[in-house]
Amino acid sequence: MSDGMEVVGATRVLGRAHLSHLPQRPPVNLSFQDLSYTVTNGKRSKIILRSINGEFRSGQLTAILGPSGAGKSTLLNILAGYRVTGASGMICTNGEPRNLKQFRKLSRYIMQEDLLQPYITVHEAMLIAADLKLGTGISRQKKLVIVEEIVQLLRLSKAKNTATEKLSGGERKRLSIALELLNNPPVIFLDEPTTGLDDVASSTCVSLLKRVARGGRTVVCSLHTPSARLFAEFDHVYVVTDGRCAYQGTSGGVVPFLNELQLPCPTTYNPADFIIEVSSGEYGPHADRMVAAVENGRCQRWRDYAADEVVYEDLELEQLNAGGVVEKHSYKHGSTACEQFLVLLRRMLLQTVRNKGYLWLRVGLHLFLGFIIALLFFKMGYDASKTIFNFGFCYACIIAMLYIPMMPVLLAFPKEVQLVKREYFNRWYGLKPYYAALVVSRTPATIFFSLIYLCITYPLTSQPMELPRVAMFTAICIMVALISESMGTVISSMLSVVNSVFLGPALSVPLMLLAVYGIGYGDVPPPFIWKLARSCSFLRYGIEGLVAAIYGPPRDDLICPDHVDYCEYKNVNYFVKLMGMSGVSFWADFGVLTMMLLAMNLAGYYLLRQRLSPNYAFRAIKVIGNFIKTKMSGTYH
Ligand SMILES: Nc1ncnc2c1ncn2[C@@H]1O[C@H](COP(=O)(O)OP(=O)(O)OP(=O)(O)O)[C@@H](O)[C@H]1O
Repeated sequence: MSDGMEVVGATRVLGRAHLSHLPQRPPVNLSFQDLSYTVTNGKRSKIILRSINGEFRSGQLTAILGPSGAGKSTLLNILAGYRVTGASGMICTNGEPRNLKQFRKLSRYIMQEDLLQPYITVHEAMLIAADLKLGTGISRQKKLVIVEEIVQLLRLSKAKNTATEKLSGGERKRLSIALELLNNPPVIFLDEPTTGLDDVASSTCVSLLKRVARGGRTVVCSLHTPSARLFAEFDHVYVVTDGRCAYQGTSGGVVPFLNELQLPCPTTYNPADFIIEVSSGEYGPHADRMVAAVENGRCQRWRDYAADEVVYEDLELEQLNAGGVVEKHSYKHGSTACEQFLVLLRRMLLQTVRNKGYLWLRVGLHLFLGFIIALLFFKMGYDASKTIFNFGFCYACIIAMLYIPMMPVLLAFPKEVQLVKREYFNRWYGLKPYYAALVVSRTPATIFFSLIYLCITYPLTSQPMELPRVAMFTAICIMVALISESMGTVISSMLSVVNSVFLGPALSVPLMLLAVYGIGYGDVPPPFIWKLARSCSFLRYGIEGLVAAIYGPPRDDLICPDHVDYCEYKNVNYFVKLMGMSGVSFWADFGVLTMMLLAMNLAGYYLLRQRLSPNYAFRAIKVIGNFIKTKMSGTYH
């Protein structure tokens, strides 16, 4: 069938839960037996889940309920594969032991915080996600139809052209769900999707989730205290108390279940509130009886009590269980690494250009700093009585190129990491294309802003106006700026904003000191250890490169003003020798800076990868870090 015909066909089914143009996925039933989870902090360990059992079926909307701290989010995290260490027991998909790697490809996890890419509209966000998830194998026209289907299903049509940061809480939540629906995942986990929404928005959200589930998906969400109306919408309710299952069955089965335990729910009371209150011990120690009555989740007696009839639109479950359809189904990334790189680059550049306030701020900052530095070192470039001050100008340029590009990264990247975490976990793209796009997208802006600064300072401080020298000076400044930006990424890829903003400037101080260590002692080399330490500072190569650019041979003597009797540093070779830089070569410094830029980017990529999926060494470091933190704070977290 041609795309055009499919478009016409699709418009007829708009609004139905069945998303006609999406890749069809076989349904997946999820069950777990004797699931336990223990966290260890130092010598102490805490059991959070205690041998619980349960089954969440395809086509049904499941709610995990329970008092605060009961273990709902933990259960969701483990089932989604977001948390693995410390969990034991059996998790099965369609009756077979779960293959976590495979399961991650077919499930999506919508976390409590609605982290959305800023500066793009709902429609753009959907199209970008479609390009990433569906690839170029599907035509643009068909992607537009798919996006339209989902936008209508989640009632986002009115907000289609609204920027994501201006959406209401409910719209943000619905957009988070819409983005994950794009490649039709068979299993969807949602952590408290109604938190922060009013009654009407919560009810809309839950009925939409029910429609999504009816399309043959397994939808599981954790909830706090749903209203009675909301509670009745759920096909399946799973109550957790103190890490155990206190009820598993339909929402309609809650009252009869409690009646059987001689715990009648008052007629005016919301059954959801009542079962949570009873299980949390507000009416006496009944939790153990409830857990025993449902055999900690093994009992299926209440499963179909007054249940809605669920119609599966896709494959029959018997077919799935018999044929291993789920395993054979292809869940690869929809797009190639190159396509992902291009889409992500487009998204990042769009966001950079749209963030006008920040762009103007950066322009203003570079202009301000440029003029301040230009005034401080005004016309000192050829003045033989001010050669030392001109060296100070080179140092000021290096410091400006260190701090200005690094600080915004330290502030913004930790938040970006949270966003990447969600998108990466939900398999939107690979980390290599992401990181490559990040580096490439940032480079033009960094070069542009460095040029603004240099266009002001270089001529006003009367540096030599010879093209090769101008090019060399500019190249070194840009290299230092790019390395500083990458250093910001390295630091903030593993840390929170507060820690990044502390560590970045703190680490810069030794780098700045090492850059000028030994200067003034002529060609006498510093002790080996200091020479080695100095060679670790990219600022050292930066300053050497700038000196080589403006004072490198052949350069005539500087001009000694008439009112000055004697200019010691009139001869630049003598000055360069005194600075201990007589042997420096621009190309050697530029080469080292290039290597350092590469190394810094590789380090940033490696650390980000470890942040998103840590290897054993990094997990061990995290455990040790937590242990030290616990010991230092003297409390148990
Ligand atoms: N890494 C951890 N270290 C120590 N305790 C933890 C850790 N993770 C979870 N817990 C504890 O496990 C219990 C269950 O946490 P969880 O977040 O699953 O509860 P919840 O039912 O989702 O609660 P809420 O409804 O308040 O979000 C809580 O008491 C929490 O303090």
